[in-house]
Amino acid sequence: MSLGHEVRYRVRGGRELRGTVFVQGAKNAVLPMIGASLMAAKGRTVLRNVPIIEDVRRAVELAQAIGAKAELHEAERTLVIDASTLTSPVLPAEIAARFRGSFLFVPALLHRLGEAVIEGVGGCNLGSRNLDFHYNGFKRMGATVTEQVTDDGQGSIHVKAGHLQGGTLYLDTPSHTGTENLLMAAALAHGTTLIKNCALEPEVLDVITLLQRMGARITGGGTGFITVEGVDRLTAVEHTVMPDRIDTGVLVMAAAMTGGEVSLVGASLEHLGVAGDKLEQMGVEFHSQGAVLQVRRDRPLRPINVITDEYPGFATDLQSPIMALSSQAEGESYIYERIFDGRFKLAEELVRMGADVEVNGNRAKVHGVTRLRGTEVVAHDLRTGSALVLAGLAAEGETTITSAYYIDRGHAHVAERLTALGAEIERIA
Ligand SMILES: CC(=O)N[C@H]1[C@@H](OP(=O)(O)OP(=O)(O)OC[C@H]2O[C@@H](n3ccc(=O)[nH]c3=O)[C@H](O)[C@@H]2O)O[C@H](CO)[C@@H](O)[C@@H]1O
Ligand SMILES: C=C(OP(=O)(O)O)C(=O)O
Repeated sequence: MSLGHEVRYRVRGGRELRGTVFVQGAKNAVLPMIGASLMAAKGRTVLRNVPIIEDVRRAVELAQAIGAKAELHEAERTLVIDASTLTSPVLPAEIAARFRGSFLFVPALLHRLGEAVIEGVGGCNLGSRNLDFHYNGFKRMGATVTEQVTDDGQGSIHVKAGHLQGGTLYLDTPSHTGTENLLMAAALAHGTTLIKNCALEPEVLDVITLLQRMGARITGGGTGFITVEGVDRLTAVEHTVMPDRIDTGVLVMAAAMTGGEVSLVGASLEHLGVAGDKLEQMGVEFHSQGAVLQVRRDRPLRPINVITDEYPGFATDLQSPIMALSSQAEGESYIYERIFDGRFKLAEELVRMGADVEVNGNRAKVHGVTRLRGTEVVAHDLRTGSALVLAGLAAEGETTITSAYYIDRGHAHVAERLTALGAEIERIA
């Protein structure tokens, strides 16, 4: 299968963005929801407002690879999953290693087939991305976790459990997918589970809502302590995926980058957490009208001080985009990345475009305003990619971003949506 590395985005900068744009459904909510839907032994789950992104396509392929019937109706943004036919516990590397959400299939495999063989877990390369909190939680519930080396020298992880047993679990830090995996493991376990130091992200709450609709008994969502009373079975239901707050943030910054006025349909300012406040400090004006968020920037951008943190702190997934935006602010901006130890690869690409960015460990200083010039740049991961699109919107001339695949992993219809706002951007194969 082609990785799609040859596909690029080409942006010609200098156009103000104006008009209306639709925010997609949340990547980081739909992926655990696909994992959750595999726990229903009967019936068909219907997920609506599904973002048409590469990670969802991979998740559908992975669900099919383990025996589920999964149909993605792209025009309707609807995914229908019948998991009654699960047959294989193996998450094959060629699909599983291409996205992070593959690991969210483990609880369903443990409950349905008694084991999961993980041949690979992907996701953005952001430095260390450990899974020890997940493994420790599964072990505390009675699972065994063993590492195996296959004949061809590749490693795989084997998680096995007769029937998971509820207990007291904790996360060393409030891991997003860690919370979701332990919740799903606890939902069908025997007895009661208490999970301490849970993630508070809105996507986690949306996943809890879906699980509750399926019949799970969960209390304490949105606090650091979640209690789950195990039930015997979960039912297939219908659910509409929440809007993507990172897609929202990137679109807000697109308007801010070029100076312009954009209405975001389906966006929630509240879900942006501190990122919304930081953007306001920079000079972005927000006006919420129900589920439509109007955004305007008609004054010079002010520099900013950002510290990434768990929700409601500044989302690490918006760190690269705000680095690009701060290159257009008048003065020095400071960025402190606290969640990942290798998330500053954007800096060298921005510098190639003319930005002035100094990186020192997990801190960066951006000196603005700099005049950005279009050139050929590399998307090292999903959000480096979206940040380079933002930089391209403000740059003189043409910016070519390779590979489009990373951007398409997490943002739907990028060229179409930005073109509708007046940008000059195309996806070239
Ligand atoms: C599919 C998905 O939802 N991805 C999101 C999820 O990733 P993901 O769930 O992988 O991120 P985590 O919240 O788990 O990771 C945060 C930090 O905790 C560390 N850690 C995590 C788990 C573990 O077992 N051991 C450990 O040490 C990681 O190395 C990292 O430094 O949350 C991140 C932080 O908001 C986002 O950037 C990703 O977009
Ligand atoms: C880091 C990200 O995603 P993932 O965890 O899927 O790699 C992201 O969405 O920016």
